[in-house]
Order: sequence, then C-alpha cells, then structure tokens
Amino acid sequence: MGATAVAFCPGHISGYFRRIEGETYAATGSIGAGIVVHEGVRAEAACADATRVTVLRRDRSGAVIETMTGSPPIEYVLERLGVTAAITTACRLPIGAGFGMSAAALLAATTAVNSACDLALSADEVAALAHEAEVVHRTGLGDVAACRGGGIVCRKGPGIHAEIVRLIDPEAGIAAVTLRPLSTASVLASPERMQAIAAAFPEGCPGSLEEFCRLSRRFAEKSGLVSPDVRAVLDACDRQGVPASMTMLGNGVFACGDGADEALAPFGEIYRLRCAERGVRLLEEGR
Ligand SMILES: Nc1ncnc2c1ncn2[C@@H]1O[C@H](COP(=O)(O)OP(=O)(O)OP(=O)(O)O)[C@@H](O)[C@H]1O
Ligand SMILES: CC(C)(CO)[C@@H](O)C(=O)[O-]
Repeated sequence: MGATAVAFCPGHISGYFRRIEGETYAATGSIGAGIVVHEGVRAEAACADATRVTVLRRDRSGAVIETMTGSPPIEYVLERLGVTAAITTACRLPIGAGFGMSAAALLAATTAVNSACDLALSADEVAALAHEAEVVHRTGLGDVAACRGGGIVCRKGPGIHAEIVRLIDPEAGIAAVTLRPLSTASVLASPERMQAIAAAFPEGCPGSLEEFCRLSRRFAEKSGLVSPDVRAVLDACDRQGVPASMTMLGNGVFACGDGADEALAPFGEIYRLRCAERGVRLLEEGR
C-alpha cells in the first residue's frame, strides 16, 4: 500500500437536459439544469499493486447496508492514468436513482487517486477524465460539470469548460424518493427517447428553486419519461399543491418547498437534501 487520500463530491439531481453530441469527449455532454445536493460520495484511495474498487452503501446511521465490488467507470479512469489503486467509495443515496452518484464517485475517486499516487493533475484534468469516463460508459452527461461546484446549476454548454450559472442558496431544500433504479445508459442509448427528450427541452435558466421545479416538471411531462409509478407520486404532490418533478435519470421524484415531506411520505424512504454550497474537494492526505 502506498499513500492514501480521501475526497468527497456532492451528488446532483438533473431536472432537465438535452444531449449535445461533439467530435470529442470534451465537446460531448449536455445542457440543462439541476441541483447539487449536500449528500454525495466519499472516496478513499491508496496507491497499490493492483486495482480493486469497493462500493459501499450506508444507512442514515452510517452502518454499511450493501457492499459491491468493481466500478467500470472508475476502473476506466485508473487505466487511462496508468495507475493501480485500492479505492473504496461510500454513499447513502441510492445508485441508479438520478442522484448523479456515478459522477460524484468518479470525481471523488479521481481526486483522491491524484493525491494518493502523486499524479499532480490539475482540477481541470481530474474533471476532464471523470467526464470522459461518464460519456464512454453512458453513466451521465452533465453531472461532472455540475458537481465541481455547488448550487442550483444551469449548464449552458457541454463538457467541463462551458458556462455554468450557479445559484447558491443554502436555504433551498428538497425531498426525494426513489421507487426503483433506472439505468442511465439504457435511456441514453435509445434514439427514440433522446429525440423526445430533445423536443421537451425548456429554454432559459431557473432564477429560483421554485422555477427550477416548474421547468423540470414541464420537461418531464413532455419527455415521455414519466412511468406509471412516478406518475402516482407526481399526482399525489399535485393534489397537495407541492411542486415536484422526476429525478433525471431515475424512477424517482423530487419535491420542493412546504409540504414536500408529507406528500412523498407514503411512497418510501425520504431523502431530505439541501442545496450544496461547494463541489468536489480533497478531505485528507496521508503518507
Ligand atoms: N457510489 C459509486 N461508487 C462507484 N461506482 C459507482 C457509484 N455509483 C455509480 N457507480 C458506477 O456507475 C454505474 C452506473 O451508475 P448510473 O449512472 O446508473 O447511476 P447514477 O449515477 O447513480 O444515476 P444517474 O446517472 O441516473 O444519476 C454503476 O454501475 C457503477 O459502476
Ligand atoms: C444525462 C443525465 C440526466 C444523467 O444523470 C445527466 O448527466 C445530465 O443532466 O446530463
């Protein structure tokens, strides 16, 4: 085992997006809006003789509830860097539920490996690699760009260098539930779905959490992505006058403002999330 490092990256709930296809990975991604949330992925890395990635899910109290081995996008980054490392990621939010866990895991793991293995990559180089891995593995398009910082974000171009408007509002809180996982790759690989998504894209950036919820809902309705079980949750929110939309891309719902908890309570475990003020960061370095 070599040196170790720990990094954290917040998650990101995408409310609406449009894919942008470029000539390179860097020019490929999405535009759209989302909210960076205070919960995310913590990654611990140690430079080692062989690569091993362990993925942990924890419950509210911190106890491990699921352990998985391997993460193709993270392994891709290590290969591109020509290093081997032992990496453990841990998150409380579910994977495949539209909380951007793949991007958060990639940014946190790459940041930790950069330090543990003394690679001296810049923050831009770390993010470019994480973004490339997302595009190659179809696990996301705009989440890496979003969770480099905090806020309610509006991405105006694809990739990590495009303009991003960030509305940092620590008071902005949402509640979310997830019904079952939805593979991001399965949606991104479907030309019909991508066409409906492109046609549903609303112009403009949200000026508030409330507007973000409203634009997201308009997009969700037009996109054809709302499944019957997501519809039942949205109907319940509508009946109670709580703005809500679908987590992109997961079979889940996020609801904004007063009454959000009560509206979502019958449908499963509620994740109470605050708008994050900061993005990915290194937490610890050890020799
Ligand atoms: N916490 C994590 N640690 C390591 N790898 C992860 C983690 N979360 C996701 N991944 C990798 O990303 C793959 C696909 O994730 P997927 O894009 O479906 O989920 P997500 O990013 O949580 O959801 P979404 O993109 O809809 O927000 C997983 O199979 C895994 O390889
Ligand atoms: C494609 C996507 C919805 C998956 O989470 C997200 O990466 C985005 O908004 O580009």
